[in-house]
Amino acid sequence: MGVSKKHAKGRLDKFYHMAKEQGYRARSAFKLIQLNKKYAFLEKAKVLVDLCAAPGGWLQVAQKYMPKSSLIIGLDLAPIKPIPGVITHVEDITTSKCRATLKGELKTWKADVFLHDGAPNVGVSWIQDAFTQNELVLRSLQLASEFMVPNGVFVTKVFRSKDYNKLLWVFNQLFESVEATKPSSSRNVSAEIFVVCRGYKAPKKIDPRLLDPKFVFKEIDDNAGEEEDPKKIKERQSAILNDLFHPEKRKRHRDGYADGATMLFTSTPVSEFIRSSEYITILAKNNRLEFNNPNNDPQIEEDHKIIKNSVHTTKEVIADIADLRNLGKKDFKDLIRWRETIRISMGLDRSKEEIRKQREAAKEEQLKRLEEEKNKPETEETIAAELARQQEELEQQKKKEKRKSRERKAKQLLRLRLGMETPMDIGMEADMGGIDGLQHDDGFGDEFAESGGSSGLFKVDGARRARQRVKELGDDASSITGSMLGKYDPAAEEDEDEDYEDDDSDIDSDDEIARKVGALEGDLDQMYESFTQRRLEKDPKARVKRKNDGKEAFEEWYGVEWEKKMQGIEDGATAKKAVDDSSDDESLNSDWGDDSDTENAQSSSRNKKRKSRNDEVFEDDTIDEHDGALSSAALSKKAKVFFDNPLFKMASGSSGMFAKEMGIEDMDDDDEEDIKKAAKEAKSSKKDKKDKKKKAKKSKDDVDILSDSDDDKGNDKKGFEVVRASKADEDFNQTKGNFILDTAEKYSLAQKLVTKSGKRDVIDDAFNRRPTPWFSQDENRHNKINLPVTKEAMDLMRQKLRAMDARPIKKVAEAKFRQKMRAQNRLEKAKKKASAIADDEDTPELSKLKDAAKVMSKALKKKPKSETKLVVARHQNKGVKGRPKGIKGRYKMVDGVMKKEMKRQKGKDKAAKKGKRNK
Ligand SMILES: C[S@@+](CC[C@H](N)C(=O)[O-])C[C@H]1O[C@@H](n2cnc3c(N)ncnc32)[C@H](O)[C@@H]1O
Repeated sequence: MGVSKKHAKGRLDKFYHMAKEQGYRARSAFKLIQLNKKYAFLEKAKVLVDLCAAPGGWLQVAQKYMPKSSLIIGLDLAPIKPIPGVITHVEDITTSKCRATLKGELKTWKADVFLHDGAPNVGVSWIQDAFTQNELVLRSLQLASEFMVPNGVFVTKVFRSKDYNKLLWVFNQLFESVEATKPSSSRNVSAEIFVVCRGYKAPKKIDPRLLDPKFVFKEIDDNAGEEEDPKKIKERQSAILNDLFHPEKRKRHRDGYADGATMLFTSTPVSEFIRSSEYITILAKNNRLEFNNPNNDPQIEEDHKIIKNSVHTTKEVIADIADLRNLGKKDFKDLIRWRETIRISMGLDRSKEEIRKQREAAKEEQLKRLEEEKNKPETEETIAAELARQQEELEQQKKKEKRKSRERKAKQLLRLRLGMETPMDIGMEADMGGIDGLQHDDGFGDEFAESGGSSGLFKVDGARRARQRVKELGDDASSITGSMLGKYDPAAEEDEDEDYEDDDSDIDSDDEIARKVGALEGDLDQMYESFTQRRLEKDPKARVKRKNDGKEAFEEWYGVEWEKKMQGIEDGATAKKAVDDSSDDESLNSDWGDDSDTENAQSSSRNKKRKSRNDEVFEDDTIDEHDGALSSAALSKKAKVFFDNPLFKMASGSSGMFAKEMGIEDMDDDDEEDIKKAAKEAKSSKKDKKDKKKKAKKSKDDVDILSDSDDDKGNDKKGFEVVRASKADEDFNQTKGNFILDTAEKYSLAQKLVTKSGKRDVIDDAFNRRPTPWFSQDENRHNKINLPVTKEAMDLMRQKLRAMDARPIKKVAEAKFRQKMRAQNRLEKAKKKASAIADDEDTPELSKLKDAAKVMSKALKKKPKSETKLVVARHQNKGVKGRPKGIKGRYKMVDGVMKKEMKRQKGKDKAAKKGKRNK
């Protein structure tokens, strides 16, 4: 089957060794042995046909267990090495040529047993891939039904999938008894199962539809027009996508393959891809799109003409649709764009120009109407109509906003779930300033958040809004769960369609089209990212590399010493933080790292957990108020470590204070007084929350948390409402005593923080500005330095390698040396003997010479190799490991067949030699 040893997982198992020991060509031989043990069909059979028989394991078993002089025929696409007493042919079992060959071999006979262990040769050739496993089963059944005796036995391998039951149904029509079984030699991870059909009914006429894959798999599939359960469709579609984006998981479908999702060749007409709203699924599910028209549908014919003749259908597009499995993300995007353009040219969608014209016409009409209405005398009716119209407009506006916010939420939730974003990141992104969001959880409190500084280091508005948003998302989670996968969820899609219908005008706008394409691209990005993330998580090398990268990056920033200190700080963090952290990590890992079969079942419970976790994280405002530390749940780990730095606690109090500590006064005493005053005011204001909130709202636009900008001075001091500033003061006072600029890092960081631009740089550097993961991956893969290599250097290296190749390997050299030594020893001994003969005075000279020459020639002669004894693995030698009893010298374990073959070969060699001599 062309599977390399290196990649054949678990190939070297018990059955592999047993097969080797017993001289079977494939471990699969034991599957037939075990099946035969259970059903005993081989001993009684006289004629057997094995379809898809290469390399011949089953044929060997059949030859061994069937009575002598039985007729055994093996057919396969691949040639089968000869087996005594077995006829083999290279044939494709799906062709009529194969049928003719079989007929020619059987003549008037019919087979007692038909075996089929076929599996499509994945990736060998498209034509071979074209027949799915279950189609192969039907083809073999077709041959069996023609060439099998009544009451015959048909044994076949089947992959459990949705077609499995349909196949069983067909078997039951033709056989008395149908039993499915999985021999222990069949790996558990494999979805294969063996069906033993006994008692062939041999009907006089078989309805051809019963053996027609198109009919069997389609007709029953459609359940006579009954609609399939949408849940099932959804499951199947997610399985397909899963398979597309998780090739590493494909082998784990223990309960059977999702149909069409595995290894087999599938194609769809291009027209369907263009017209269908499930075009993403089509891209995911198929190996290629074709300009074929299996049912000669005139509509498809017409579509294909238009598509082929379109200028947009470039060579690249043709190449892309011919091999979808090899496309990258960009190619998929290009295909989606191509689809959009083709749809417009086919009049299925409207072009931008058309939409613009239509909108302009509508506007003009509206203006006209307004003009007319203006000129009309105002009556009560006209006023009422105008009011109604305005009301309607308002409602439409609301709907539009609602829909947009829903989409935004869904996108964010999706990003959250993919682990691409921590809840904090939403705040960061939403409000540009990443740190803006952090301070809210850093003990500055709600009041301050309410006041919402417009700019500066510790703007809190982002965090508040982010939290609010995620809270909303959490509330809506249940409704969004489905819509997140809406593209693959027909039910959800319907809902969405309804929404779109509501506000037709919006959909038709340019923005809407851009939004649709953008959303698709976004989804593709996300799918790709989650795919690469999972692949990285699976790849142990990448994991180690990532770990090291992370560490390196950290050390680059803070130095190793700093890391140790941070570790200490982290260790001392509150238990609550630890719990939050671990739960966050867990969510990331478990969400995307778990590839168990129960994944689907677990995912829903995980979603629930996640939702409740999100709620917990963002509803509990008070979590970190006590210790003033950043909320670990809300921060990414890196950011957490960064902001846990005591320097930042200082800075969060006031950069001015920090400067003071450094001896660089940047804030005058009055300012400090003002802050204290404001802090007192804020404390007292805590008593009356309502009042305070009102104040906060009033000063919302004026407040800047730190007086680090010149604008602050001119601002209304009330605008500070700096309740948390006083808390920051306290924090500062608490940390002040402990704070020493004792490392170069702290010192340089402190220096940076006293200038505006330096501070901005620190903040900027805290963001993760890495390009997208796929970009860096591509960079790493392709951006390699090309060192100059001269031709001379290459030639030199080649020569060196050749010289090295020419040298004998160590073992051979050693063996040769040993041989030489032995020959030398023999010669020495012979010389001694010869000299002893020469010294003998009693012997005449001539005999002495003769004897000495004899001794010398004997020494120079090569010793004949001791012959290898062949030991047949039979009787007491069966299954023996190591040297069998009573065997000395060189030996080789063989089975009876091999021994006979070798003897025959020897005979042939001898005869050939003789023939040569006689000539
Ligand atoms: C699992 S192997 C069979 C192993 C065999 N039973 C043995 O014990 O050695 C599956 C075989 O199916 C063959 N095959 C796949 N499609 C075929 C086709 N259309 N016609 C003939 N053989 C096919 C492959 O060439 C492959 O050798």
